[in-house]
Amino acid sequence: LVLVLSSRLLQAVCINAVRGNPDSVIAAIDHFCQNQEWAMNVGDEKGAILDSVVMETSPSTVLELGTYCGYSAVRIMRLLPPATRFITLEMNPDYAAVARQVIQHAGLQDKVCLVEGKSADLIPKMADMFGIRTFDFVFFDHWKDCYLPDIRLLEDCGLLDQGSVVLADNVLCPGAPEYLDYVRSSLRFSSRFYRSHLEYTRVLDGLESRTQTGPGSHCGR
Ligand SMILES: O=C(NC/C=C/[C@H]1OC[C@H](O)[C@@H]1O)c1cc([N+](=O)[O-])cc(O)c1O
Ligand SMILES: [Mg+2]
Repeated sequence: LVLVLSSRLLQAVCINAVRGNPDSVIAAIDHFCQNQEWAMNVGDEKGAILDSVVMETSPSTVLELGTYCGYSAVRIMRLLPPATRFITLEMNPDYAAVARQVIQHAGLQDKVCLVEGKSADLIPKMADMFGIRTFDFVFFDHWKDCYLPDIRLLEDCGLLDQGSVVLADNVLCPGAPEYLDYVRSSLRFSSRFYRSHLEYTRVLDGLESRTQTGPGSHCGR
């Protein structure tokens, strides 16, 4: 049976991870990507930074753009209480199908709402579909040229408010230069760069967090 990479990653989780144990799912994926085949999960090094920002923010509402195989969804939701609202968007149905099984293997299926579709289409529907007014924490890990339009869309929809944290993966590699310029340019936000490496490699990469200091854009006009 010829398997695509995401299916081989899922197979490694089913074989090596303990059902209901999120840490073993994370370890199984990292081991697979370090020793068998590279895949674009945020990985263990940047994952530890993601963990620290999530714990520091202790968000009640979380949005993730770019589920891929569910690795960061498992990382984020293993740290947060069941009452947390977590929504993750994935436009590729094959990745979404793998992610659902990875998240289920971790025992987190009741805490994760995975929605298939394009972020540009779904972000304006967040309030209506989920009754969510603002997101306390947003993780960007989808198409890099969508980072800038999508953070603008989140602001225009009033989904970010004072204290909201937006954390973006891959700001150096593959890179999101226009996004970096934007988040580092405005006085209404404080931004911070976390130097790291591209997952499972020694290539330089990093995460950029942006915290809204002033009131939400919809009422700060
Ligand atoms: O494109 C990347 N991620 C975006 C994934 C994009 C989309 O591919 C199809 C699916 O809809 C998924 O959401 C990426 C690429 C590399 N890379 O080294 O090429 C490393 C990373 O951490 C990445 O997140
Ligand atoms: Mg990434």
